[in-house]
Amino acid sequence: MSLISVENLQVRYGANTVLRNVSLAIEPGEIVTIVGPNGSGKTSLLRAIIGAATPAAGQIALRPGLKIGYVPQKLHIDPTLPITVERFMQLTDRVPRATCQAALETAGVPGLLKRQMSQLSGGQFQRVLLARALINHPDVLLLDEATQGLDQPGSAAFYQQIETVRRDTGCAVLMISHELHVVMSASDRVICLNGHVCCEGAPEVVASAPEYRALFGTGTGGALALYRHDHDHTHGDGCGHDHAHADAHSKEHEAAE
Ligand SMILES: Nc1ncnc2c1ncn2[C@@H]1O[C@H](COP(=O)(O)OP(=O)(O)OP(=O)(O)O)[C@@H](O)[C@H]1O
Repeated sequence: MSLISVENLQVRYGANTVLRNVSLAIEPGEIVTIVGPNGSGKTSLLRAIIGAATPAAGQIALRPGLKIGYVPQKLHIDPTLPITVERFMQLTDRVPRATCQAALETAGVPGLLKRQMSQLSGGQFQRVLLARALINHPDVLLLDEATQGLDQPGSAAFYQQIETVRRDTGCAVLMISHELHVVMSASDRVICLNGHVCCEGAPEVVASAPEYRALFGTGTGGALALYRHDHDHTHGDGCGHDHAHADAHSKEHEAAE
């Protein structure tokens, strides 16, 4: 059984339908990245999976007993509040120090236990959030733009750590990212969301296709092309979204003509 199975999900806020007919499954140990423009429903999808948003239609099935670790975009802590990393990690669950230390080691920041939260760099702070999510040995980690505010090397290092965590713990990862070119190599599969699933694919398979490389190069635009684009859907879907990958589509069409 899949860890997470989403079938024809629809999410609405009042009259505003932000997700429709979204189906996907997350299998044990895989890293899946969701990309999509602002307002395309990425966070709403994660919120529905953790039960914080109610589906208007469709189903979400979690494997019985599934443990989810959630890493938020950012978390504001009053800088005048004195709180150590250890204490912060124990706020919701009074876990032993050794457990905190082990989670920090898995997150790649073993030396931070006694540091003040207010003294951490952005990258260290996000690793602590990652460590906190790892405490209960989750089967799947959900990351909602966990590298927002980090520079590109910081983001790349964070995603490398995610791969290390997956290797060391075997957990699956479902993450949202805007930095397609940074996160691409750390992903087994990419899902492009824009109110619906526009396209999805394994980056390494598509990356080996010479026509894609010739068309899009290897920069951000190239990364955008590293999907299998399914053309069995129309974009006049009434969801009211702009389509960030329209450019890639149109270039693809030009080349085909
Ligand atoms: N609690 C809410 N109530 C009403 N509308 C909401 C709520 N949360 C999100 N929305 C709307 O739903 C749409 C999708 O938002 P969502 O945050 O899921 O998108 P996103 O792809 O994660 O965006 P971003 O990349 O900007 O974080 C947006 O138009 C947003 O304004």
